[in-house]
Amino acid sequence: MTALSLENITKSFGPVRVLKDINLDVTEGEFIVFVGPSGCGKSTLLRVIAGLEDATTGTIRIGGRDVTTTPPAKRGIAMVFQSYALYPHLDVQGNMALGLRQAGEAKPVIAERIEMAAKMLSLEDYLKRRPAELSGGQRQRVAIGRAIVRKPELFLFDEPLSNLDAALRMATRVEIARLHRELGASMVYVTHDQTEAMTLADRIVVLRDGRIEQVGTPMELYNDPDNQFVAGFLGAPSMNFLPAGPLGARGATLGIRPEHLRVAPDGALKGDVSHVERLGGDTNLLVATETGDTITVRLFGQHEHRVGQAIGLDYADAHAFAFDAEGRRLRD
Ligand SMILES: Nc1ncnc2c1ncn2[C@@H]1O[C@H](COP(=O)(O)OP(=O)(O)OP(=O)(O)O)[C@@H](O)[C@H]1O
Repeated sequence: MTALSLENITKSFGPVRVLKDINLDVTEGEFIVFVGPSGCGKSTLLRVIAGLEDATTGTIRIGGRDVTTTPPAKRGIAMVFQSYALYPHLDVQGNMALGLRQAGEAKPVIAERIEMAAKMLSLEDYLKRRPAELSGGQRQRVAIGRAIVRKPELFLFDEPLSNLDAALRMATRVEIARLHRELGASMVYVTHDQTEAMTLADRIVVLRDGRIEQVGTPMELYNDPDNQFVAGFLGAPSMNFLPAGPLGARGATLGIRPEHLRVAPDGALKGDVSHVERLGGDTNLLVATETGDTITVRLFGQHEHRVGQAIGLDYADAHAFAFDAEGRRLRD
């Protein structure tokens, strides 16, 4: 069944169109991630789904029900924000219970759901603490717990990990993936972090300037992008783009991912190493080419390359992407 369906959604703030003809179906149990550059409309789209903003035109269905004009509390959603949005005067238990109390749930039901959520999120020892007595990661777990206890049809996450440091981000990311597996719930998640998008999503929706550029599994988008924007957006370091003509390649632009270049003295590309990044497991080289471009090369393991060293690079044709002058992918 379709958990969420967006049909021809547009959203304008005054004269500014922020969302342009968005169409998307989310299957039950699916984890969908919206990514795109700052200002592309990710948060606005999530807020339109939640009912915190009205769509200017279009239809929103959740679990088959038209909720386009339904208030947020009646949409069957629970939202987790970057800012946690916890009540400071309530303890963890009180924060998790509040929505259920307001919905008139019976006390034993509330207690049972809090126990389940606290167990899933390892919060059992913190139920009597107030938000100020918790770490950032624990606060975010409470915010997630508050969403879980409501048993929503659809979870909405707006950059929930942005306030956490790198180690905690990773740990919480793994937690969210586990929760998704255990709950089997439908989730829509906004982030500008492509690692989160790649690791959490069943399908990624890449947005740009209020439009959907491409929808697909992480590996579909990575291996088979429809255009130069998607190709450049996913992958770190990002794909190299070079003028195709001088290399005798097809189209206007040649795209090669850094990990698909190999050092070869008589390779098609020649230049000088301009910078070396030794990451331990990988080595990144920046190479200034004879044609004035800079290419990033990602080598597995540790290498002895030096700045200033002349270098040749090669790639397999199967790993070369061709784009036309408008950035559209040219497929064979
Ligand atoms: N209430 C508002 N009134 C006017 N313009 C708004 C409003 N909310 C958002 N916008 C504009 O809509 C566009 C999309 O904003 P949105 O917050 O959805 O982007 P985003 O992709 O989530 O960006 P970020 O990654 O920076 O959070 C931006 O240009 C923003 O300035």
